[in-house]
Amino acid sequence: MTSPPEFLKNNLPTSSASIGRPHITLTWAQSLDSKIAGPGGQRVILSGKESMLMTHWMRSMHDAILIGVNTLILDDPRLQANLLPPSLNIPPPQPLILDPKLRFPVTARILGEWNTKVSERGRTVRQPWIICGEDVSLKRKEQVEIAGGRVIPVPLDERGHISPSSLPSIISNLGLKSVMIEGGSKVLSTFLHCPKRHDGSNLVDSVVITVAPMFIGDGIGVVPQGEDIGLPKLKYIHTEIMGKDAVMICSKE
Ligand SMILES: NC(=O)C1=CN([C@@H]2O[C@H](COP(=O)(O)OP(=O)(O)OC[C@H]3O[C@@H](n4cnc5c(N)ncnc54)[C@H](O)[C@@H]3O)[C@@H](O)[C@H]2O)C=CC1
Ligand SMILES: Nc1nc(O)c(N)c(N[C@@H]2O[C@H](COP(=O)(O)O)[C@@H](O)[C@H]2O)n1
Repeated sequence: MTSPPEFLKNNLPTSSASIGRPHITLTWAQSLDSKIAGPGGQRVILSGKESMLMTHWMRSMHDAILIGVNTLILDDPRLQANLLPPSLNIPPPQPLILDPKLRFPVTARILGEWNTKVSERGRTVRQPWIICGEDVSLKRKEQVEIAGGRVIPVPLDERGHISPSSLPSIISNLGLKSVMIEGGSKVLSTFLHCPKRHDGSNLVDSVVITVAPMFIGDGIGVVPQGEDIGLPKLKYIHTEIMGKDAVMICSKE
């Protein structure tokens, strides 16, 4: 088996030097029946330890890791690269939360760790940055900032979303060169469906899918019900077996 960093370096173009814009990787772990979580959004451990380690390597190879606010609320994730050996001193990615209405709970673990693990700041813990709509109230913005989050207001699209096409400039303006988008299903769906850029290139550079040999049944699909029409064709790049899981890398055609 190729080592996770080798596998990623060989198949993922995460260096922005050549294209002059941020690299965007879309990734998720799914069951054989295309579910990413259980009923009501209950978190399910799909990845085995080998593919989970690969995911943490992938996190460390991107400047930022992005999730939707529902994932933050439902999973209360840490979004670090803490499975990598600490001796490597690899800085963790910058967590970004897409949160148009600023629903971010100030009790989130990611914020608690930022506030309490002061000695680990920059090494394993980063301040959560929350991207919200420009129309959120000053009071709510202050609440989140006082609790320790950085709030970044941006214009919203007609659906009240942070438009996928606006992400590259948001990312660049924040000084970030690559972003790994981890979900959940609503966010994955909008980025899978997003149109090409003006220059004909794809907004999403790579798609990395971990497939676990299990069924979930009732649960949250990779894309929400009704949004499975018009999904893009993917160009196959490579598959690697990691423990019990298959990890496939594709790009959009
Ligand atoms: N197995 C896996 O790899 C992963 C599973 N999950 C699961 O996904 C579930 C949550 O997924 P969802 O409920 O679909 O929520 P989500 O995490 O996709 O968040 C959706 C929210 O993000 C905001 N948003 C801002 N800009 C958006 C845009 N451009 N497109 C879409 N949403 C935008 C909106 O407020 C929207 O309601 C959880 O159950 C979690 O466990 C989440 C990540 C990875
Ligand atoms: N790669 C992967 N495999 C799974 O089995 C998962 N459930 C997920 N979920 C994603 O990872 C986040 C949790 O991260 P932490 O371990 O807390 O750092 C979760 O919020 C999903 O984005 N991913």
